[in-house]
Amino acid sequence: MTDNGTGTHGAVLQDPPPASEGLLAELRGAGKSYGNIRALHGVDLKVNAGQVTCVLGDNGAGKSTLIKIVSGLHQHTEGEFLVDGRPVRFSSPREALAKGIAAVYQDLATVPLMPVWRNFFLGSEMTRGPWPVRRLDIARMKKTADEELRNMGIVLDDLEQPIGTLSGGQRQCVAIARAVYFGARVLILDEPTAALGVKQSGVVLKYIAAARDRGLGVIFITHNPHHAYMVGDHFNVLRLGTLELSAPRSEVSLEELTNHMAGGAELAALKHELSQVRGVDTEELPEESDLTPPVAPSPEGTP
Ligand SMILES: Nc1ncnc2c1ncn2[C@@H]1O[C@H](COP(=O)(O)OP(=O)(O)OP(=O)(O)O)[C@@H](O)[C@H]1O
Repeated sequence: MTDNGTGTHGAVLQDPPPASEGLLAELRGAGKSYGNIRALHGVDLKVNAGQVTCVLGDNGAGKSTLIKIVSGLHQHTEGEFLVDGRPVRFSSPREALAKGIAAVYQDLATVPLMPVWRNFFLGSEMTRGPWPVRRLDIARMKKTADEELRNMGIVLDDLEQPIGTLSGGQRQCVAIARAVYFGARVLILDEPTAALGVKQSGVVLKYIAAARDRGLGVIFITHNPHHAYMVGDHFNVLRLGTLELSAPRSEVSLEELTNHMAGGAELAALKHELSQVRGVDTEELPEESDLTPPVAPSPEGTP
C-alpha cells in the first residue's frame, strides 16, 4: 500500500503513519461561526481506529460544517481539534490528507468516461522510467487497482469500463478503496447512501464495515438512523449546531436514535397546529407517545 510510485500532485502519503491504535482524532468543545452565524458550537467528538462514528442531523444541523473542519476545508473558531493527541489547524484538505484524514463526498471527483483503474489513480498516477522519458506505468496501476479493490471485497468485471457506467454504490466503494490505498486512517463519508436505493445502500454499508475492520476510523455522516445503526459504534446527533445526543451503541437503541432524528417534540407541536387547520387529517400523523424516546435503552442496542 505504500509503494505508490510517483504522485504527481504530492497529496499522497508517501510514508503513511503506522496503523494507529485507539484515538485518532478528537474535537473538544469545537465550533465554527461564519461571521455572525454560529453554525457549530461546543461539539465533542472522538474518532477511534476500527470504529464507525456516526454524525446524524437534519438539514442545517451543522454536519457539513463539522466535516469541513475535520477535512481541512474550514478552520474551527472555538474549541480544539486534535489529531494523534496534538492540536491542529489545517489550512487545506491536503494538510488533512497528509495526517491521514480523507473525505469521500457524494459528488465524487471522478472523470466518468475514464476507466475505473485510471480514476483510482487520478491525480496520483504511477510512473516509470527516469525523467525526461518518464511515462505512466499503466500495467502497475491496473494490477494495483485490481488488488486493492479485491482487498476491500470489491470485484468488478472489468477495470477498463468507464467509471461512469458503474452504479452510484459501486463508485462510492471505489472511492473508499482509493482513500484506503492512499493512506487514509480517518475516512469521512458524507451521506454516502443518500442517493442510493436499498440494495446499493447495503453494498456501501458493507464497505464501510470493511474499512472499519481494516482499522480505519470512519466518520459516517447521514440523515438515516437505520443506515447509521447498521454499522455505527458511536452516535452523535446534531441539532442547530450543537450535539443533542452523543452515545455509544450500548447506550442507545435504534428507536431512540430514530426519535431524536424525527424531532419528537417538534412533530407533536406541528400535529397540534395542523389539527387547527380544516382538511388536514392529523390521525395519519404519529402519536406523541410514539415519538417520545423510551426510558430504558434496549440491551446492548442490538439492531
Ligand atoms: N459559508 C457559510 N456562510 C454562512 N452560513 C453558513 C455557511 N455554511 C453554512 N452556514 C450555516 O450554518 C448552519 C449549518 O449548516 P451546515 O451546512 O453545516 O448544515 P448541514 O447539517 O450540513 O445541512 P445539510 O444537510 O442541509 O447540508 C446553517 O444554518 C447554514 O445556513
